[in-house]
Amino acid sequence: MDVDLHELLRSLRVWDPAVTDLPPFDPDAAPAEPLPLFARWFAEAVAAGQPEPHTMALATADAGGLPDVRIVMLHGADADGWSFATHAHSRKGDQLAGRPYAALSFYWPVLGRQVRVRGPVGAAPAEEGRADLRARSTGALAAALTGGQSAVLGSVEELARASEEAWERARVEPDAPVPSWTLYRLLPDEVEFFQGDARRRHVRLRYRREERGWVRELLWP
Ligand SMILES: Cc1cc2nc3c(=O)[nH]c(=O)nc-3n(C[C@H](O)[C@H](O)[C@H](O)COP(=O)(O)O)c2cc1C
Repeated sequence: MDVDLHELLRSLRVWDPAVTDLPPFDPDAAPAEPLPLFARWFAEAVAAGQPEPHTMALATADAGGLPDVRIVMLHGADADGWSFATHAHSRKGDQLAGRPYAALSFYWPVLGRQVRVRGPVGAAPAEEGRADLRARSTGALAAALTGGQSAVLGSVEELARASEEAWERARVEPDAPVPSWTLYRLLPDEVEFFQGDARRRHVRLRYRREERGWVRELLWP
């Protein structure tokens, strides 16, 4: 089937009232720190039926400063930072080892909201990473045990064999260690909240960490 991509793109809208509720956002009433607002917006995205609100784009840079991005799952957000888990020897793991700095972006279209987070990234203590993996599903353990992430794969059969073994091991050994699986924490020095508006007067509120605490500022959309 041939697709006219440009025509298709022109037919699509963002902030379609049929699927999007654009709540008002009063930045003057926003809390002094970004974490409570993130928690509130996250809970509101869940309540509004946003599919997979806990997935986010994770941007890193390689040794030459060139950008890279992929989706990962948010494992937590608290005073220690926004956390996610992956293999230390994946492409992103290598990039984070070389340049321990990243950006995250969440998009919750049912509410017309975007949240961007930037800051330095560090690995959590290994025991915390293990506990985090133990608390997840058998499938998550099987995926971690399959390993090899970001290396070139010879064939889909090779993956099927490794995955079968990993699922079996995850089933019989729910505490199986996965040495390269690492919990990372991004400690933000900037968090931006974007609330879409039907008249395109989008509200952008940025929190910037300074020595004396968080500074809040509005940004032109
Ligand atoms: C919805 C979704 C969730 C994902 N969650 C994770 C995750 O939490 N950790 C992870 O390592 N990869 C996750 N992935 C796979 C990554 O997007 C990516 O393909 C993989 O981590 C390899 O990235 P890299 O080569 O840049 O290291 C997820 C993919 C999708 C589509």
